[in-house]
Amino acid sequence: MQESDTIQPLTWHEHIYRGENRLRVALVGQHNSGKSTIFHAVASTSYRTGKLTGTHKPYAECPVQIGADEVHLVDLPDLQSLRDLQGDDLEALKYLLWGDARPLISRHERSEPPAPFSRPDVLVYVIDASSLQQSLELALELPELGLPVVIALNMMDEAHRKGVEIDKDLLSEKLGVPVIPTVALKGHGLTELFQQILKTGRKPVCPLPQPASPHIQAWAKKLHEAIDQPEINEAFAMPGSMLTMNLLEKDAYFLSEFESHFPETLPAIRALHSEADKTLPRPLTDEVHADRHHRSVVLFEDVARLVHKPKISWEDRLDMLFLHPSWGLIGSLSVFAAVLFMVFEVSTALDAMSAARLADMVSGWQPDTATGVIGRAVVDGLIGLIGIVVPYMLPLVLMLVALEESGIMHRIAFVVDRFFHAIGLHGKVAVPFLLGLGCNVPAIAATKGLSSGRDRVVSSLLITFVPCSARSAIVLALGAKYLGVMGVFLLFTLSLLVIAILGRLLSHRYPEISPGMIQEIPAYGWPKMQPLLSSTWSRTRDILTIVTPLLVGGSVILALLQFAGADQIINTALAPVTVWALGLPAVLGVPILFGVLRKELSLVMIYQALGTFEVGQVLDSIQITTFLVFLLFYIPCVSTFAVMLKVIGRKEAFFSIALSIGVALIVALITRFFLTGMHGLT
Ligand SMILES: Nc1nc2c(ncn2[C@@H]2O[C@H](COP(=O)(O)OP(=O)(O)OP(=O)(O)O)[C@@H](O)[C@H]2O)c(=O)[nH]1
Ligand SMILES: [Mg+2]
Repeated sequence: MQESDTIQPLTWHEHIYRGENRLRVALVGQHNSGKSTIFHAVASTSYRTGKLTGTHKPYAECPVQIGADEVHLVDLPDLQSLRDLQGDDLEALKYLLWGDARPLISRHERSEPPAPFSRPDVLVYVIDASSLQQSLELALELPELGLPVVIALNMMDEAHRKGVEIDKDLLSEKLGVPVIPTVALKGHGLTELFQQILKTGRKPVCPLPQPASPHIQAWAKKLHEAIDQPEINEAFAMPGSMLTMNLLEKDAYFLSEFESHFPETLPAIRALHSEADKTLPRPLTDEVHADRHHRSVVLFEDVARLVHKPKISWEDRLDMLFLHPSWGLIGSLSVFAAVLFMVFEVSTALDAMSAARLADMVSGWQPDTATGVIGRAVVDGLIGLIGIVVPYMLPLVLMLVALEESGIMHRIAFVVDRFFHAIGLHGKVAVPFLLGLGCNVPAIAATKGLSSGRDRVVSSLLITFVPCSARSAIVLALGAKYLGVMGVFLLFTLSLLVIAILGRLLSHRYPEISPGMIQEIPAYGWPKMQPLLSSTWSRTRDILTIVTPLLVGGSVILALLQFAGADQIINTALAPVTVWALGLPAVLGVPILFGVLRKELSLVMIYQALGTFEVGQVLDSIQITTFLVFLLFYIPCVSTFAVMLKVIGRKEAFFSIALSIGVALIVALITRFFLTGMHGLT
């Protein structure tokens, strides 16, 4: 995600909703209209659930960040109507009316208020656009609650498929509320929806209740006059027009409360009911129902029309691939395959043409003076740099930027969001994780685009466990030869497992839950050359300045150590790890240490240290597995460390080193003892 996408222009004279000041927004609507889908599309990784007092159906609640503002979003159980409700539905209505307070008429019911939080500031009425007609009756009723309403005209894709065309502007004008079309399942329209919610919250205007037909209005007016008394208004603490309509429709709950609290007024109401029943062509309740139904049908006919053969655009077709709840995974997997192809075909070829060729050219230079050794080490460091930048960083960052510019990346992030939620992260980290398969350096750099500091740290820490192409190369070279396809597969599965477990553990270390976010789904577009190149350059430029000195410096130090004959010392110093813990020959100490420069160096050095290309003659399969497991997880290379210093700071970068060494040791030890145990059994 580009920074420009997350930063909203701020106007400071406007009220900012944050912390305790958050706007409370409730999602209401009929069963299966998409309330929970909207909620989960923007929810944070962890949200609160509970039950409204005396109900069985759960609500969910969490803060959501919208630019500089935050709202408290509440996903409520379904609500079919405001009239004649019973059981859970009635309790939901009580929450909408009274929030965390009990008015006089409801004090006797239970000690706890309807909900532990206040009544909403803004109502979002989620409508299934593909069956608009059924939703319009409630749309006519909702304004009676006296709350600002925004309509989310959801399932527009379904409506389109069924050939239902809706004039949303006319609908908005007729109902007096803003109407935003959405496809919650694909994240379309959610940004606009939440911007509108904020706008409505800032200038709250409650829509006027839709007037009933004149013959009903006349009775409503009479009834209103009978009950319009200050003590009644105070006791019910609800808009007078709603109480009037509820009593007119003989709503059981409100009538019974009226009976127990204002028995002296009840006879007047009853008299009015029977008079109306006699005068009107049908009983009053039926007449009011029929009138509302009629008005909703007229409204539907005004705003909607059926078209035959709806046109499906190529964007819709692409969205089926990228945003469909199950097909969408195929789209993401194909991008995953493209990244792998990039790494194993393009990057390897580029590497062979650039860094590998340069390394070949200098391989004959074997200096025997300290200055020569330093010179050679500097050259090695620079070649290492070219080996990271040319084959991996530039193509991968270029690909990342192209994915962002085309709008594909936002879709992948949207689809895989719920998987990442399981390890406490947001879907936006998906693409950095993918890039990590090529090289951890651009992957960690890409986490800079995440707006939450906590997510940046946690995903950077986890990305170091994604096997980059250098590590995969060693696993493939040694594993495929000595452990077989199954062995290699298990090693990669182990990486996935370690990342998942660590993700959960790290959630405890960084318990702060970042608020939910709206994932913007921009329109598709061809990436343009100029922004593509400049964006790629601006992302690689500052990494270069920080990676270069560390890579060259590290290379010089290690070369000097080797020149001074410190190999022996290094091997002895590392013996507790190599020999005691991992059960490997001491000579593997140097390759392990040098691996921090660039992991593929390890492979060459393993051959040198063991004195043979036939590793299987020196190490048994348990040793090879243990060694590979250790190599997979231990310290990220020095370039990764450098980029971490820049992205997550020194403290976390050092923590990452400690974490990777710790994890590598623990997992390698477990592997070793597990395999030895298995071996003993057979
Ligand atoms: N095609 C399509 N399906 C959607 C859309 N939004 C939600 N759905 C699907 O509609 C179904 C119901 O969605 P939910 O979000 O569970 O509906 P709800 O309003 O929370 O339902 P209740 O909690 O039972 O009231 C799910 O299968 C969603 O995947 C949409 O925009 N388009
Ligand atoms: Mg739901």
